[in-house]
Amino acid sequence: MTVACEKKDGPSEPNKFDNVVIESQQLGVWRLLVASNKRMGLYRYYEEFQTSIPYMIRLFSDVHATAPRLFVLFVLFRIWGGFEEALFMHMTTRILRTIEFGLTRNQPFVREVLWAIGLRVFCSALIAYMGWVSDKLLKRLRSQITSHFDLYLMQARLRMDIPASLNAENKIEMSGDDAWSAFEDILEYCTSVIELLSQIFVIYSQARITGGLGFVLVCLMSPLYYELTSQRLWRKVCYAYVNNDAYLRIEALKSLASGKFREDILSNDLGAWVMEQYKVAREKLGDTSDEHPFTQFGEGDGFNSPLKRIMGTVLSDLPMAYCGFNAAFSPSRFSLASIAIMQSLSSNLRLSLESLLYRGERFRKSLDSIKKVYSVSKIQNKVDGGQAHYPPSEKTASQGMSFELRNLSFSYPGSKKTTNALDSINLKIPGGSVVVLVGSNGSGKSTIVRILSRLFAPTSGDFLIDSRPADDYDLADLRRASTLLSQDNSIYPLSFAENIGLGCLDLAGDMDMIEKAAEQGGAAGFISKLDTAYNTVLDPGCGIVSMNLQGNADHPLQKEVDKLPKETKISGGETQRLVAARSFMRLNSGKVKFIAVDEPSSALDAEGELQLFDRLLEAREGKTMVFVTHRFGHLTKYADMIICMKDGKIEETGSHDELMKREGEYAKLYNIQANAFMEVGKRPETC
Ligand SMILES: Nc1ncnc2c1ncn2[C@@H]1O[C@H](COP(=O)(O)OP(=O)(O)OP(=O)(O)O)[C@@H](O)[C@H]1O
Repeated sequence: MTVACEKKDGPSEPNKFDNVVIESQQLGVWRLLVASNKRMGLYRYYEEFQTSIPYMIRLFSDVHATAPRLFVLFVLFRIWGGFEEALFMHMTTRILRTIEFGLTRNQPFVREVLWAIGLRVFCSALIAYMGWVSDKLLKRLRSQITSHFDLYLMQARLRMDIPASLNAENKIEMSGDDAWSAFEDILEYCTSVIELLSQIFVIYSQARITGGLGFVLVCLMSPLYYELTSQRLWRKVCYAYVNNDAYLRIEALKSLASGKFREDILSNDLGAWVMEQYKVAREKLGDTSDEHPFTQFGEGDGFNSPLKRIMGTVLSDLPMAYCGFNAAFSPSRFSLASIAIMQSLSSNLRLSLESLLYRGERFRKSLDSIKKVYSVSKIQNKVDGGQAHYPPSEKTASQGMSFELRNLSFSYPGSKKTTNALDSINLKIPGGSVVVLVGSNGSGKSTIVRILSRLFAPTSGDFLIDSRPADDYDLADLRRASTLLSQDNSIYPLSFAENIGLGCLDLAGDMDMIEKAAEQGGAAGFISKLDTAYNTVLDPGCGIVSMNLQGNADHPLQKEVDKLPKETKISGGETQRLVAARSFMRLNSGKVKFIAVDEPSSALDAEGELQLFDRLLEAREGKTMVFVTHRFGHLTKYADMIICMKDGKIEETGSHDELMKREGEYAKLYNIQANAFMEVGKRPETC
């Protein structure tokens, strides 16, 4: 069955999948779906190639700029590689002809044969040596090129802001290896072209008197026929799934007899029932094959008919038949050696053509991956930064960052919700104030914090920092002047010392500052109990790979493996303490003017949470603080302003007393928490 690929509505932009058709077939218990490209006209190939030329030039000049000498040598070796097969063919032919010459004259010809064999052996040795050098060059060039492109892609990832990264189209899935593979595939394709042309030249020169161009064409027919008619699964995008109910039931019943279900089945005495059901399902399945679908499809088989196979095999005998006919009609032009030579040349040529066609496919894919690699530099960020420095020179050390949100709305890029995450927010946060954001789940608290931290830009409305549009400020300056401590912060795969030190790059190596920050974050206690203390890396990621070691627990090599650094486990609360220590490191730098604290204490014990908030509040001098929390009882005492959110809007603002008097949303949330600690029966009624 064949179905055309779905097309989107709207103006038809050229889409690389326009050309795709999906074919499906049943293979035993499997349903296999294969996507194939409709055969493209030569002009489409040419067009595709033409649009890729600038990218290829860029790739080659980048590789050249990264390692100029290695690049030139590597390219020269690849060009040489293209002639190797033709050279071999020539040498082999020479030996056969020399032997034939001697045999027909019936004279000793040791010298000539030795000379021909010597030349051939020398060529083999030379080619082997060149191959060895080429492999060495390849390893060195590969490591330089992959690291160059890994760095390039890493820069692109780090440059991308959060909203841009939410766009699925901006997902960077490539690595430096892809760029290297593209470069290698292009070169290999060129090598294959040289290889084929040089072999055609050798065949043509050998076959001038015994068939010439006709023989070359006959040699090419079989591989061309295979290429045009066969379906090779490994080149295609495909997937298969089991759609046979009997087989699915058999698998389910088999799983009941093992693993996690066994205990249940035994205790409920269901063994006999499982066996009986299994037999029924097995009978239903009959002899339907459950072999792997890709094996069933088979190389060059699948959608093809047996006739095509027979044709392909017969065509591969054509060169032999061609020689035979020619010899029959004009025996003087042929000899046994010529026929043997032609047969061997034809199979070599066939292999080369097959390799060219295979590499052609990879060549096309590599053009696509180069385009992808280079297009990452075109990804547009959504949060713009300006030129103005922050903090402005007139701002004193004791002034925190102030904010103003005017009729500000925001919805997340790609969000399926019909309502905004923030809707028409009007809010002024004076510099140096302590603000507590409360509200039910999904009311928009974290989103406000993300806007204030410039992780996202508003969809509409105005956002001012220190009375100036936020876009005016240099983004790096704003990031240095603010810190966000949230439950989403994670521990980097680095040492604990670095994890804390990176809160302030300028002081990252200062152990006294790191220990102080660990103390403030409440992490010093558990770090000191680890034998590697601040040098601990949670997961050293040794990436152990082994062979035949599994299940050999007493093997001496296993003992060596046991000596390697192991993963350290810490609790959720300890993770939050470490992350908090990083924020204190940042606060201690003296440059921070705004702290956003978004539920960083969900896993902390009550004492740990109290300590964290107290220490943060101790550092409030010269900073604006915005806390998002569901457990706000302790914080509201210190809050200059409490903002209560509901459904993306500000429901009410004020001090604790004001809001309690209003008996609105805030009072309701507060009373729910307060009541939890009162004896049943003494609880006041909540609104
Ligand atoms: N990355 C995102 N992409 C799309 N929608 C999001 C994203 N993050 C949050 N939202 C949606 O935006 C709205 C506000 O979410 P936000 O995280 O700001 O709420 P919150 O008040 O902090 O909630 P909670 O108390 O559960 O942390 C919610 O409806 C949420 O589903």
